[in-house]
Amino acid sequence: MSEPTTSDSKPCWRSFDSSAELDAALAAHLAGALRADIARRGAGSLALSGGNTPQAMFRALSREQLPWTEVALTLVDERWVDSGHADSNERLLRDNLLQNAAATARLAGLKTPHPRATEGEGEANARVAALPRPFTAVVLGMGGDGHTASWFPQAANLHRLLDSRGTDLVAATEPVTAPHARMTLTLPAVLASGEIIVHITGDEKKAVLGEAIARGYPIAAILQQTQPPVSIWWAPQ
Ligand SMILES: O=C(O)[C@H](O)[C@@H](O)[C@H](O)[C@H](O)COP(=O)(O)O
Repeated sequence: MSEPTTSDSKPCWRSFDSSAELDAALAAHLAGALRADIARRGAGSLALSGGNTPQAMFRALSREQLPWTEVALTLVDERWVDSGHADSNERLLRDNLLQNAAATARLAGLKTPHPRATEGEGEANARVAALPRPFTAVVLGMGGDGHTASWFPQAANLHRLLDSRGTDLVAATEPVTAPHARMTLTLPAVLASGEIIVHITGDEKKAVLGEAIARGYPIAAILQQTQPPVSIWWAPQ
């Protein structure tokens, strides 16, 4: 594993030889951060992304021994589908993380019973507002188009999602280039965290990340931050 490089203005890179090594290290890192937060303030919280990349890491994290009853989990974003749907990020979290030692953690999902995501904004905001915050950590994924969370380049309300002075913790959005309306944390909600971790694999995503700031991809909103600390955890596919 190469050593991370850091500077005041650039995120720290953590590069691993394999996804298995990355998953084990990230699970251990998050468990350590949760233990420290629980010792400090009696509670820990994580906002986690869906997608394919984090699933094995979730399974590793589920086996970490810590006071999971003091841990609250939520999602960085959710697709507007029922919680049993194959595309549900809540289902993904329940199947992979809320297992083993982590079965007693509390999950505050972003999907409400409302037919439209826009109608669920109030309830989803209230759920996130009730969590122990700042989050212990936020773990972001990234798509090949440079979207992170559900901040899609073509979304009509992208400016609202990325408004650093906005007061909403979550907002509904139509991704345009991907299925399902979404509920997503906003930029200020993601930034209210002890740290932000970008978890990606493969050379293609590494290249996208390299272009992100120059091309104005939504993930640039994270890469340009210095507070909280941002780290990029990467391994080849
Ligand atoms: O769509 C979601 O639910 C996500 O939260 C999204 O932002 C995801 O992290 C990326 O699309 C990467 O997805 P993959 O890991 O499947 O490439």
